Amino acid sequence: MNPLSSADVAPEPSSPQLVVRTTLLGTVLDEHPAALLRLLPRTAPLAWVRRGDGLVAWGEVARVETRGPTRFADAEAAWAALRSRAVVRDDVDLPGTGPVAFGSFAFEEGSEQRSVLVVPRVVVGRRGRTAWITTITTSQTSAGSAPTLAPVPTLAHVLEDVEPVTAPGTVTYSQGAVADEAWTDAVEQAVQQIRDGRLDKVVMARDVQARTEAPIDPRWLLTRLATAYTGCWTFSVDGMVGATPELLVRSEKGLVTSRVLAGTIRRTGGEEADLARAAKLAHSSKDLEEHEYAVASVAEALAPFCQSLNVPETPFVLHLPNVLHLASDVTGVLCTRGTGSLAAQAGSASPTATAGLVGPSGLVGPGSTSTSAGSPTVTPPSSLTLAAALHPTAAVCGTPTPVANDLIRALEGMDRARYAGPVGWVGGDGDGEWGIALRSASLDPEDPHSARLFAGCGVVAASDPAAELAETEAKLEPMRLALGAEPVGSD
Ligand SMILES: C=C(O[C@H]1C=CC=C(C(=O)O)[C@@H]1O)C(=O)O
Repeated sequence: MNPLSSADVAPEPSSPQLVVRTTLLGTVLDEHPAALLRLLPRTAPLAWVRRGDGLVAWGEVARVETRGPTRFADAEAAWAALRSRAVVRDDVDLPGTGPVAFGSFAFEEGSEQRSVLVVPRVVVGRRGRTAWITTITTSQTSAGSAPTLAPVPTLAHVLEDVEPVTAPGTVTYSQGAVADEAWTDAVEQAVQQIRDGRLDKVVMARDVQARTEAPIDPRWLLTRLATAYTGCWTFSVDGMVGATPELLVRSEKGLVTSRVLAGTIRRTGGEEADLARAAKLAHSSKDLEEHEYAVASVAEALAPFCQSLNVPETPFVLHLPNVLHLASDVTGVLCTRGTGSLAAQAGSASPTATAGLVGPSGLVGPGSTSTSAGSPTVTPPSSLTLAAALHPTAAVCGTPTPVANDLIRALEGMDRARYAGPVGWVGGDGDGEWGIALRSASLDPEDPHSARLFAGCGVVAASDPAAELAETEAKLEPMRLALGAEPVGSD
C-alpha cells in the first residue's frame, strides 16, 4: 500500500488541497462495453470509455474554465497547482488512478465557448481485469494537521443511487447554422482557393440541430455509442458527448501514441462490397493526400517532444459501423533528461537522428523540420501540453494550419465550440488520453431537449462539394443512432 504522499512543490495558496484515495474494487464489473457507464448519474456524467475499459466519474470538487489563446496553458497551470498540493493514497497505481481531471477544449481560440477541466468527486476505472474507485475531496484542515481521507463507497452503494436511464423519445432534426446549399457553396469556394494554390487542405464542418420529445439523458447516448462503436472512445465532459475514432494523444510512462484519421468512404453494410470499398479507399489518391497532410501535422507537432518517432509509411483501413477511414498510428518515445528531441537531433545531423522516423511520401517529415524549436526537453511534457501542441491537426483544420484556420473562420459560418477540440483526461503525473471531439454533440445546458450535432470533412483540390456533404451525413450517423430508439448491437 502506498503511503500518504504530498508532492514537494511550493503550495499555491489560492487552489484547494485535493485529498485523493484510490482502492481496488472488489466487485467484478461485467464484460459489457457499457458496464462502467451504468454506474453514472444522470447529471453531469464524465466518461472516457473504450471496449469496456476507461474511466467514468461524477461530482465536482474543482472546476477550471478557460478561454482564448491561453486556454490550454491556463488549464495546465491550474491542474499543476492542484496536483502539486494533492495528498494521494493510491493502492492501485495504474494510468487513471490517483488524481484525475476531465477536460474539453474549444476548437478555436476566438470561440464564445468556454474550455473546461473538471476534477470529479468519484472516479471508477477499469483496465482489463483490474477495477478501482477513487474518491477526491478537498481538505479544509489548517496547515500542519493531517487531512482526513473520505470513506470509499462500495459499488453497491454507487448503484443504489443510480436513477433509471430514460429515452429521448421522438427526435426532430433541423438545419444548423448554415443551410446545405450555402455549405456546399462554401466548400466550392474552399476547393477554388486550394486549386489557386493558397493552401493544400481545409476541413469544413457543419452542424445539425436535434430536438427531442423527452429531456436528453446523456447516459442513453453514451450507452448506445459505447455498445455500437466499441472501437471508438466514448466520452462525456461538461455536456460534450460523443464516440470519437480519433485519438489525438495518449501519453503513458514516456510513450506517446496518436491515431490519425483522414480519408473516408461510407460503408454499404454488405461485407464483400465493403471490402471492395476498403480497397478503393486505400488506393484513392484524393484520400491518401488528405491523410498524408494529417499524419505530417501530427509528426511535426510531436517531434520536438520525442527522442524517437515511428510514422507508418502507409495507412491501414479502419472499419467503423458507418464508415471506413484511412488510419495511421503514430508512436513515439518522449525525451527524458539528457536525450534531445528529434528536431534538435535533426539539426545536429546525427546519423541516428531520424532512425525510426519515416515521413509520409511527398511531404516534409518532422525529422527534416529544422525550424522546429529543438532544445532538449528535461521534464516530460504532460498529456495536456502534448494535446495543446498537436491541436489543431490537419485532420480537423488543414494545411498550412494558419491559412486553413483563417479560411474556416471566413467560410464555415459557425462557431465550432468544443467540436473537433481535444477531449479526455489528465492524471496526477501528467499522463492521460485526449481524443478529438468528433462524432459528437453538444447538449444545451439551458434546454435539455436540444443538442447540436457536428460533422466535417477534409477538402482538397479533388473534392466534390456534394460528395463532401454526403460524407458529413455519414459522419452524423453515430449521434443520430445515439439519439434513436431502435436497439443497437456491437460492431
Ligand atoms: C472532421 C471529421 O473527421 C475527420 C476525421 C476522420 C476523417 C476525416 C475525413 O475523411 O475528412 C476528417 O479529417 C469529423 O468526423 O467531423
